[in-house]
Amino acid sequence: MNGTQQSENVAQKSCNSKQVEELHRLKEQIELQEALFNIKHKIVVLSGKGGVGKSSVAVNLAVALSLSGKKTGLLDVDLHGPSIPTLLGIEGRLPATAAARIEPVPYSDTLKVMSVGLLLRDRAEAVVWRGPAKHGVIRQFLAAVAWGDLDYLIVDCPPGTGDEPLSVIQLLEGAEGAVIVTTPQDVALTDVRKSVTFCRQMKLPVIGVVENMSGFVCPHCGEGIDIFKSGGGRLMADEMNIPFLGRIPLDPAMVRAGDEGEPLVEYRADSPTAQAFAAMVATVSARCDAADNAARESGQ
Ligand SMILES: Nc1ncnc2c1ncn2[C@@H]1O[C@H](COP(=O)(O)OP(=O)(O)OP(=O)(O)O)[C@@H](O)[C@H]1O
Repeated sequence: MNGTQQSENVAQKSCNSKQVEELHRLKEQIELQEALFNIKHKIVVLSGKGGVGKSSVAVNLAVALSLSGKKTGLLDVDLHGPSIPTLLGIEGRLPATAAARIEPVPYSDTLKVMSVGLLLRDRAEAVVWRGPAKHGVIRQFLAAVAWGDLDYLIVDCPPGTGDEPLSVIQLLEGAEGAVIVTTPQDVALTDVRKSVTFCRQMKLPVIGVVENMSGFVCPHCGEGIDIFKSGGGRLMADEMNIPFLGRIPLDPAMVRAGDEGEPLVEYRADSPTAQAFAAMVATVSARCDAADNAARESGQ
């Protein structure tokens, strides 16, 4: 074989491998689109800072929607610190697998859950993955989990604007938008501005911002105390021209509810904190209903 034939062969092989790669990419894209086709509204829950109560908001949002009869899925992509199984009291419930599909764990008839925490044998096990591996796992959580028909898929991301939220937003094409959770301190508000900018860069609409741990009512004297200040979330929302979804008070019952796996909106539905959640959920679902109506009117 002469030099020209050799280089033609090399070119042919690299062309074939590029085509194979492209076919593989297309196949993955089609699988993902098929898997997500029957999910009406996909909502991503984000926060700029850790520990602001993002997972608690995601859980109470998902449970409230499911209690209103909506078929709901809750996906925890906090791969390094999955807390959804604990907050729902479903730790140790292994997802079933059938025909290369993973069944999400049912919390109730209307709420299905998937989290890396449900796949770890030992709760103390550390997950050590870099960006590309995380992207692959999140893709599997969306494409290989048998979510079925859902009205809502709520996705709880780790704090910040790193690999996981980036992958989720890239993979969830056409998502309804993001609910951003903050607390009233200036440090949290500075970080939440970054989350809003991140959503704008990723062209993900912001459904609104929730100010969590906002004010505390003393159970003994009934006096309101703004431990972490309050009102900064609304000011920030106004300044950045995004909807404000409401204030959730700092409530010791939230900590107990989380530790005991008994979501407040279900187990203490009459409490002022659960009522504050209910108001937030009503605003989120009204927005999704409006999107449904608009789609119906435009014949989509
Ligand atoms: N409104 C509230 N009042 C009192 N405690 C709360 C409130 N919201 C959340 N918490 C508590 O704060 C702790 C952290 O909450 P959570 O895990 O939801 O935060 P997160 O922002 O998701 O954290 P991470 O950064 O680890 O993902 C939990 O113990 C939870 O019960």
